Amino acid sequence: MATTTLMKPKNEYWETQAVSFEKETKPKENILETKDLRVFYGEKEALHGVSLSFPKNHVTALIGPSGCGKSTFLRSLNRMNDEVAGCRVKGDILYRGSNLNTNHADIFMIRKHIGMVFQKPNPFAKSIYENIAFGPKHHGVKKKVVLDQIVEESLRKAAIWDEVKDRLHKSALALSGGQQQRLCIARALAMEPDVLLLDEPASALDPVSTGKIEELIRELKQDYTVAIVTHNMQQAARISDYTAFFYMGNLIEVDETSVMFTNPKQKQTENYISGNFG
Ligand SMILES: Nc1ncnc2c1ncn2[C@@H]1O[C@H](COP(=O)(O)OP(=O)(O)OP(=O)(O)O)[C@@H](O)[C@H]1O
Repeated sequence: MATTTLMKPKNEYWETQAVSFEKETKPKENILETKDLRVFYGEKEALHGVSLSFPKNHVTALIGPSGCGKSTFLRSLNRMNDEVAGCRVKGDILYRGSNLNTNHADIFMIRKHIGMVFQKPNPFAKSIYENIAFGPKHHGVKKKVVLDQIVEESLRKAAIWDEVKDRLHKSALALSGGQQQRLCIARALAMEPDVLLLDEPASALDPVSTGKIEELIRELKQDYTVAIVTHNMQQAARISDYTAFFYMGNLIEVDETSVMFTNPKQKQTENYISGNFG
């Protein structure tokens, strides 16, 4: 069977990490794509066959009412649902043309390429430095000079370097909630992902911290492809290029964000975005 190299090393940090995945198809511009994705919790089908593409270097927002399946869908994209007892995922998850939803896919590498940040900031009870260096160390990066570089670059990209550069060896738990969340984004960036999955990353934060996260997301898309779950439609409108509306486990509509919020095609979408839902 034809295979393709999942990961093209971007620099010397990862030169030993290339792995092969079964080749299914070769999307031209969509770095990540699902086809007929179905997710079950026990016997209950929570997602009913979702096909959605994530264009490279764009932000795609996933919106919809509580319980519609946004987080379930997002967690499927880097196989995080494997950690949920009783959860099964059917269908294809194509990352750079390779199907991740197979028994032989390397979960460790998937999560390196497709990083995730959760709603509640969850730094490790370690120093700021160790939070960032932890992942690269586990992937075999040993030299201190290289780890120092990764730590600085990641914190700079996450727009928190200036705030923490003088206390890198102090506990991450002493940071504010907004700083902790940017630290968690830096921790994901330290793995040099292609894709960032953000599950309501600002919902636990104050407006100033939320503004910083939104600004950061707009900058990150220059280098990464971003999928973000948000309850906040203004936020989706501010930061995303595409918006996908979910309802009761179905993807109802996806379009450019400017179109979705001004001229949605489906009545359900219109009702949701105009607040006349239920
Ligand atoms: N671990 C689980 N076990 C069983 N059912 C679950 C589990 N997680 C989610 N579900 C169910 O799957 C459906 C989709 O839930 P999900 O959390 O993905 O929705 P959501 O759109 O992200 O909701 P919210 O916006 O409230 O976070 C819901 O009916 C939910 O009850």
